[in-house]
Amino acid sequence: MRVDFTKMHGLGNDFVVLDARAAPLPAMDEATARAIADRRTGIGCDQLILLEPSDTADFRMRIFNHDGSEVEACGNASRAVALLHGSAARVETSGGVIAVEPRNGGASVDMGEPRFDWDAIPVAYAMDTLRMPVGWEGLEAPGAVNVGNPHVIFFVPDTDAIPLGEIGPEIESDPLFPERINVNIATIVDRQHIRLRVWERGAGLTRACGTGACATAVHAMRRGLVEREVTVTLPGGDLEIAWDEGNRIHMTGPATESFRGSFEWGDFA
Ligand SMILES: N[C@H](CCC[C@H](N)C(=O)O)C(=O)O
Repeated sequence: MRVDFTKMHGLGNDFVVLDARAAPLPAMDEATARAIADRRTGIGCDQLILLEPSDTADFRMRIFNHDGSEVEACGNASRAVALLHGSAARVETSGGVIAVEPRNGGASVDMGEPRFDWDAIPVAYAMDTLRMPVGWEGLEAPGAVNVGNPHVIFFVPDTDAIPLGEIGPEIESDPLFPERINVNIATIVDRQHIRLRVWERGAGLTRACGTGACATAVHAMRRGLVEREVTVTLPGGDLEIAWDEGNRIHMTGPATESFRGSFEWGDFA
């Protein structure tokens, strides 16, 4: 079966988007997602995005990480899908229904409400027992936020000085996080600006993580470190994050269509 795809990215966090809303595709599984995402033998992407019909929203967005794991949310892909769809839409994800709206060559997304309670992250026991990486003993204990998907956030003096490629995998799979976790290393520049690097669950170092920007921003806001509208600067560029009085997170930023192509389903399944 010949399948069309659209290659997209949000600040360099890249996606292969398959659209099964008008006509079904064969069932997607972890192995097929991993094969498509492989950067040498597949098409290559951080996440594979599969659009399907929905009974509860305008359509459904399924998200598969580079390692094949299916997850609840993807901020950058939400903006890419808004661009592809071409108009405002409510999108069902396994992390909840989000609202997307194309805007100025990108999109704005209502990501819903953050959850801070430990069993919603989830974490297996009280956060202050996370085994801090060697040499980090002096830093304050991290925070954890669920914005559809789980995030741990460390505030450090200089995010660029942290060997995130080394410690990311260790924290991602720490037994404290039964579902693994996305690892955010942030520096507060001032009350309107955060610098952030992310080791993503199931994908590793990415140029940007939209949900990581949301989680880090609301954690900093909750701690009174920044205003309730901030710019988050990631290696791939800037996102604008706001946490409104109704407890909903809004993310605004660019989205890009790189190219389109097609492949034989049997090549990867
Ligand atoms: N790695 C994430 C999913 C992709 C999130 C990221 N690409 C974004 O833009 O939010 C997880 O396993 O929860």
